[in-house]
Amino acid sequence: MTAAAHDLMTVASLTVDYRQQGQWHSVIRDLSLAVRRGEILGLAGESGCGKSTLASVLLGERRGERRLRAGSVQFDGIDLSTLRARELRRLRGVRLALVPQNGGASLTPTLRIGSLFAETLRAHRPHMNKAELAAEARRQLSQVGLPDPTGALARFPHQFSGGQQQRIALALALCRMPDLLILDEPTTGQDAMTRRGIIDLLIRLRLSSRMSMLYVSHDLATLSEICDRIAIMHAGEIVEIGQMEDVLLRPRHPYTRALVASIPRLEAPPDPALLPASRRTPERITA
Ligand SMILES: Nc1ncnc2c1ncn2[C@@H]1O[C@H](COP(=O)(O)OP(=O)(O)OP(=O)(O)O)[C@@H](O)[C@H]1O
Ligand code: NI
Repeated sequence: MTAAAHDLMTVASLTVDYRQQGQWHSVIRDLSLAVRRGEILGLAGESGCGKSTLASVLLGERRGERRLRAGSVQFDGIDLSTLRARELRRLRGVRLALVPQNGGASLTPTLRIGSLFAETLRAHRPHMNKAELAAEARRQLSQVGLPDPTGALARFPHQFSGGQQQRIALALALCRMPDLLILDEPTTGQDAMTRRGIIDLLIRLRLSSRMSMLYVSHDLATLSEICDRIAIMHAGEIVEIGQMEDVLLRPRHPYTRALVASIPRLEAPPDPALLPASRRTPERITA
């Protein structure tokens, strides 16, 4: 297969600047990357290295304070910069979806959850009547572990916690069944059991639908559970990319080595000298 047949999204030599106080600063520099069809690609890197900026640019979002200084972003052979706003909206509504880092903020505050789903689902399941739309919305909400999905449909976004809003945003993105789903820190702020549920759901979806995903996180432990390949980003550049196991076992770049070394190893017993006195095993006193 040619590269184009393998790759759903291709980023070539991308440089992105933000304007601050009248000056342009590059936050992404000469970055190249491809998301292959059917894979989950992880994107890891420290806070501020440019992950969310890249996610937003991949979605074709245009902002006044930002410019693409060089390079290109292609989705399935289409250069996003050549699309009109309406064509981009259509692509985003159907084939390309993002669950933003602050997912709650992406939910229209004046619409009840039921209306948000009806609006999204109507474009994809035009034959569904009202009752069927509500049933599908409930199914999607329970998939992401939201309690009381029926009651949830009548509520507004602000009546949910941040973590719940994030899961509603995820459910809305999933019901479109996009070809490429970009997830920006989808499990940050979720408790351990909910996090597990979301990861299992994404793994199942990938197996059943061949949906491609770009999973952005600074948590290497989570990425190692779900990703086929991983890209390590540092100061606006990709410093390493490869199969998950290869990068974890044989990190080549010094930054990747430091990142891998920082994964907590639960199986290793903690050094007793480092534990607070209350958790140290008391010395056995023999009479
Ligand atoms: N609207 C903006 N205007 C100016 N600079 C910005 C803007 N948005 C982001 N930046 C800068 O761009 C850089 C990358 O930010 P970005 O949000 O992409 O990082 P990130 O890797 O997603 O971080 P985190 O892990 O904390 O979410 C940061 O230095 C940030 O200060
Ligand atoms: Ni971010």
